[in-house]
Amino acid sequence: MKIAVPNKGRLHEPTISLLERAGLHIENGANRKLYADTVDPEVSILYARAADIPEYVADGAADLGITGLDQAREADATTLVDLLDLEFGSCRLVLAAPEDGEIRETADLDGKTVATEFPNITYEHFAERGLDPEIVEVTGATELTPHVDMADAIVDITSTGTTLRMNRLEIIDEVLRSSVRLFAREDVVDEPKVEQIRTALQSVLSADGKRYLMLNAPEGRLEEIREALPGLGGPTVMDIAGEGMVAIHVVVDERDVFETITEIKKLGASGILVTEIERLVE
Ligand SMILES: Nc1ncnc2c1ncn2[C@@H]1O[C@H](COP(=O)(O)OP(=O)(O)OP(=O)(O)O)[C@@H](O)[C@H]1O
Ligand SMILES: O=P(O)(O)OC[C@H]1O[C@H](OP(=O)(O)OP(=O)(O)O)[C@H](O)[C@@H]1O
Ligand SMILES: [Mg+2]
Repeated sequence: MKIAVPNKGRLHEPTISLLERAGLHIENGANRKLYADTVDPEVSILYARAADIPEYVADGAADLGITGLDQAREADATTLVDLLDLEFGSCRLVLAAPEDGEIRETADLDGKTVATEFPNITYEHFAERGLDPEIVEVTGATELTPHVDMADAIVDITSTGTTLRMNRLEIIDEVLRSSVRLFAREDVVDEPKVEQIRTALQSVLSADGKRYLMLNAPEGRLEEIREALPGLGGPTVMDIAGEGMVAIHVVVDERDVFETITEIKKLGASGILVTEIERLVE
C-alpha cells in the first residue's frame, strides 16, 4: 500500500506530523527522496507535489493520497474517494476582483478574463452559471494579474485574506471550500489496510483537544464526582484496595479541564493527573 504525500510546500510538514502521530513512522525518509518506508512493512510513502497527488493515485502510482480537496477537484480524478477530512490546510477558493472596480458580481465576468491556477474548477464554476469568460492559466502570483491588465478577476486560494487585501482585491464569490483529505482509489477502498490507516488517522483527530484525567476520590462521593465529570462514555472507576477510595479515569475536552478540576476538588478528589492523549479510537 503506497500513500502519496506532499513533498514540499505548506502541506508537507503537517502531513508528516499527522502520519507520525498516527503511528506510521517514516523510515529512511531523507529529504528529496522519492520513496520512503514506514514502520509498517505493508505501507510505503511516495513524495509528490500536492497538485500531482490526485493523478498519481488515480493512475495507480500510489493507492492513497493526502492533499487538498481543491487539488482533487482540479484534477477531476473521478476514481478517487474522499475517505477522511484531516482538518488542516483549510482555505477557500474565491473569485476576486479589484476593489472599487467594475466587476461587482460573477455575471459581470461573461466575456471578460479570469486568471487562475485552477482552470478546470474555474471553468465549471462559470459554465454552471451559463457564463463563458476567457480563462488564463498561471502558475503563481495570481493576485498580480489584474494589476498588469492580464485579467479582470482571479480565482485563487485565500485563508486569512491578507494576500487579497495587500493586492487591493475583494471577494466577489466563493467557488470552493477546501481542506486536506485522505483520498483512496475506488478499487482499494475495501482493503483492510486502508481501513486500518483511516482509523489510525481518525484516532489522532479524535484525540485532538482531549485530555485524560486521573484522580482519586472517596468512595462515598463517587456519585457526585461522576456527575461533575463531562466524560466521554462515562468514567472508568477502580477500587483502591482497602482504603475507601476509588481511582477514576476519564477523557474530557481540554476546554472543560479547568472547571472540572475546580469542581471535583471541592468534592474531595485528590492526586489529580491530566495528560495528553496521543490517539483515541472510538
Ligand atoms: N493560504 C492557505 N491556507 C490554507 N491552505 C492553503 C493555503 N494555500 C494553499 N493551501 C492548501 O495547500 C495546498 C498546496 O499549497 P502549497 O502552496 O503548499 O503548494 P504549492 O503552492 O503547490 O507548493 P509548491 O509550489 O511549493 O510545490 C493547496 O492546494 C491548498 O489546498
Ligand atoms: O489569505 P492568505 O492567508 O493571504 O493566503 C492566501 C495565499 O496563500 C497561498 O499562497 P502561498 O503562501 O502558498 O504562496 P505560493 O503562491 O508560493 O504558493 C495562495 O496562493 C494565496 O496567495
Ligand atoms: Mg501555494
